[in-house]
Amino acid sequence: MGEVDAAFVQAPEHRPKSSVIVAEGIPLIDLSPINYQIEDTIPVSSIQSLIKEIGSACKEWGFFQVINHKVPLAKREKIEEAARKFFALSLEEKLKVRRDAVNVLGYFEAEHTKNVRDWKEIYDFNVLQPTFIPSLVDSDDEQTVWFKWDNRWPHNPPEFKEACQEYAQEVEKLAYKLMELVALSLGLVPNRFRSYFTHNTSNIRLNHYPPCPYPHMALGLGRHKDTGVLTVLAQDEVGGLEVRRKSDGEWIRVKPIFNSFIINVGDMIQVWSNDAYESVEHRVVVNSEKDRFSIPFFLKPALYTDVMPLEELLDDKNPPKYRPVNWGKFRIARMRSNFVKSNVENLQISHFKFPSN
Ligand SMILES: O=C(O)CCC(=O)C(=O)O
Ligand SMILES: [Fe+2]
Repeated sequence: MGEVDAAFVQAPEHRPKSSVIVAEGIPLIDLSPINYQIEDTIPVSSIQSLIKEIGSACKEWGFFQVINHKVPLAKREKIEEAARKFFALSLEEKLKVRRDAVNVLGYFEAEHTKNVRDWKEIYDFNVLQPTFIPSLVDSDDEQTVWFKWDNRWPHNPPEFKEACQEYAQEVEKLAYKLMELVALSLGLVPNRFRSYFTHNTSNIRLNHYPPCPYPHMALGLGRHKDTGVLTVLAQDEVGGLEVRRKSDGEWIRVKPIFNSFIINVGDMIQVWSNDAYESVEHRVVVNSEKDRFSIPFFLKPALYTDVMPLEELLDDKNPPKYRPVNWGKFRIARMRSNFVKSNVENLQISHFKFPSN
């Protein structure tokens, strides 16, 4: 303990500050006004102010926290418990379900963000199994044939798979409900986004951030934007997630609130909304005493989806700012860069932007 491993060390400008800003954090939104039946259409008049709140949170922060979301607490506690038990297994046990260069799901302990190693271990599974991989992703680019998405379930704890699948179902419903609200807040029909998720590539990640002997030099997860559509994150009571405030670029700590979820906009909403809602940078700070666990659900479209600014939102004054982004290609390019240290910058959504005059 105490010896610093250079692989984890952040450049000085990216290290956490000793003073933490928590005051006036991301907006807290009460979802109780929505009638929570996934197939129901929402009576828009009764939720006008909720739609407004969602719209301003997406615009001003790209992040918000929700309560009264209807995801059963027991389901959340069950997966949290299963995650703790899984990460408590010996490394040898966990390595039995380690992801590799071909099958990219499972356990992984050596993730890098922007070429610096993260102080964490993770476990990934996809919500839809089998995951639909269209031939177009394989055909015209030799870089895309190398991967497989097969969930790898550990034998221990025995309830692990069930806990994961049950939770996935519930949190997915919440994500779709939130997408209806996002659509309404942009002036679109509520189900505007729904068809993109028929063959979705959504996944859930279990994160474990162990105590770190040099928390001022390393990060649990380096600064990044989520590439997908929308993230629904369950964080435990320890805290450590920081969001880059759009107004001044300061890192703001997100205060843990019992039984709430943190929601953030991903790169694909940024493109669909033509920058009305931006995907915002965030990172995770570690500490020297406590383990921290978090569980993000990443809502992601089908691999064949070409994401582009939505026509309904465009006019002469607001021309498209992006050329189409093929989700499969974008996703695969990003996946590759997570495995290997490389000197080239990760593919970013900004690379799809038309030059502005
Ligand atoms: O652990 C957290 O609070 C955030 C995790 C996160 O941002 C991610 O996995 O993309
Ligand atoms: Fe993230």
